[in-house]
Amino acid sequence: MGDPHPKLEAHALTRTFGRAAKAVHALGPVDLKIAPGEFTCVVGPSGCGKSTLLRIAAGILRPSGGKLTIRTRAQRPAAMIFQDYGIYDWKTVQANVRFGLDIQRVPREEADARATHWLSRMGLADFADAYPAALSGGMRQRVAIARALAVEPEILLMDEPFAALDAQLRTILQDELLALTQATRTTTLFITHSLEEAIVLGDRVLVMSARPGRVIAERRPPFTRPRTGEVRATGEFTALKSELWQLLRDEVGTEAAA
Ligand SMILES: Nc1ncnc2c1ncn2[C@@H]1O[C@H](COP(=O)(O)OP(=O)(O)OP(=O)(O)O)[C@@H](O)[C@H]1O
Repeated sequence: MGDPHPKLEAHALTRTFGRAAKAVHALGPVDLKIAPGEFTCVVGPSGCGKSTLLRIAAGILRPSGGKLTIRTRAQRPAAMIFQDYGIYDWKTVQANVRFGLDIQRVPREEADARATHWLSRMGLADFADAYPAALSGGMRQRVAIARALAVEPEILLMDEPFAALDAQLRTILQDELLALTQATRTTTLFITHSLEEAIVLGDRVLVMSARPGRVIAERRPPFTRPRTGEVRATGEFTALKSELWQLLRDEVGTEAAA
């Protein structure tokens, strides 16, 4: 039997920035449970608190109220991937991928072996000694993904990881991430502006309201796993996309009117 406990659980989570008259109520209250191995996508209007939620999950930001708990078994932390890749320009590709393992004090030889494994899995074996400046945007994002997965995180937190990429590359990386996460069954919280991305990748798509962001709807894309990017061509995909867009459009409208 699988682990019955949620991997990530948020209860009455809120976050406010600033004080008194200038306070911005950015998030919540949010209640959320993510099961082990589940891929959860979050969509919502701009500024509704999606990144705030992720930063709280990553432990970078404290909540103002409520609680967010991540249940991890070992010293395997949550790994985070950002839109701007978050890789270091002064380290080689290999050293970037090894970075999280170095922090965990994984012995050098093992760390190098794991970095090499993930680089080759992401099609970057030939670029191990290169510096990020020599790479395209898509390759830099692959480095960030390799670095995150090399630590074998129990939870993967992704904040619009493909937003800076062109449409074709974005589709390719979506399909790669889909195959990878289906193979590893890593519990993932994934934030995106793209409904397509959310439907292709997610076991669940959560729709957030305009700020302060709350979860106002939840849909489960009706595709069995393992699935491939071919689901994009189905009628169910199109129907769910327009349903989600309808929900989101109402919220974007609320925001614009406010
Ligand atoms: N450090 C901060 N100080 C003050 N306000 C902040 C801070 N971080 C976020 N905010 C505000 O909180 C709200 C939510 O921001 P957040 O970045 O979480 O939204 P988002 O949904 O991720 O936005 P987007 O989709 O545009 O990336 C916004 O109004 C933002 O201006």
